[in-house]
Amino acid sequence: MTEQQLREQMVTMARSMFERGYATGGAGNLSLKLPNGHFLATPTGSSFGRLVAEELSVVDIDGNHISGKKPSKEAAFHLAIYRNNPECNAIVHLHSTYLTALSCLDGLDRENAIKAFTPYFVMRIGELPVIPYLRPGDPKIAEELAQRAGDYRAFLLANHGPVITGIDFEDAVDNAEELEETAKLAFILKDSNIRYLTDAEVQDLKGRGK
Ligand SMILES: O=C(O)[C@@H](O)C(=O)COP(=O)(O)O
Ligand SMILES: [Zn+2]
Repeated sequence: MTEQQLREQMVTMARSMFERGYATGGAGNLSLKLPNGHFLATPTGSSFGRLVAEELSVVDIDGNHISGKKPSKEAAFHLAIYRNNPECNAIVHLHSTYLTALSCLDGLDRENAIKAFTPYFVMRIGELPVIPYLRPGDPKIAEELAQRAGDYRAFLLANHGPVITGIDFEDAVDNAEELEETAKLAFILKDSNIRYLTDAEVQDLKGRGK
């Protein structure tokens, strides 16, 4: 895809996420890798419902602002993931309702906040490690994510929300939607006797891809 097509894809899919309630107000941020090696990111403070293709921010891998509006205050953590995971070409950060609710629970398993109970969660995400609470924009979020970026497709920032990666922007958005729905199911099922997938069932799924 050309840079212009990628800009339009980000605007269109962000608006769709906004209209379906995955993002509200100015919360969340998005990025993707451009063909020239720079990164397209949402401007700080922008609403997913009102992005403008020409105004999107462009940064280089070192975080230098190349063009467009001032980039997201989380651009550094997006770049830390790209630096440490060559398969990642797009990132979605949301404050979506169920994942953010999950991120506020005490006593989460730091290695994996959602124990698998459906195949598609395993196929698209696998595990969801928890990053200890840091204030939004804290450069230490980038350090924490850099250490785990090569091993996981998504992360849960404690008391904040999810960070989801993809091989392209569509993939990252699909992964984000799947993860949010899985968190919703986890809350719906919280008082039920869940049959979790066995370790053997999880391993079998991991070998098969999406
Ligand atoms: O939670 C925050 O403040 C940020 O992580 C966020 O979601 C929005 O920040 P900007 O991307 O700078 O608008
Ligand atoms: Zn945030």
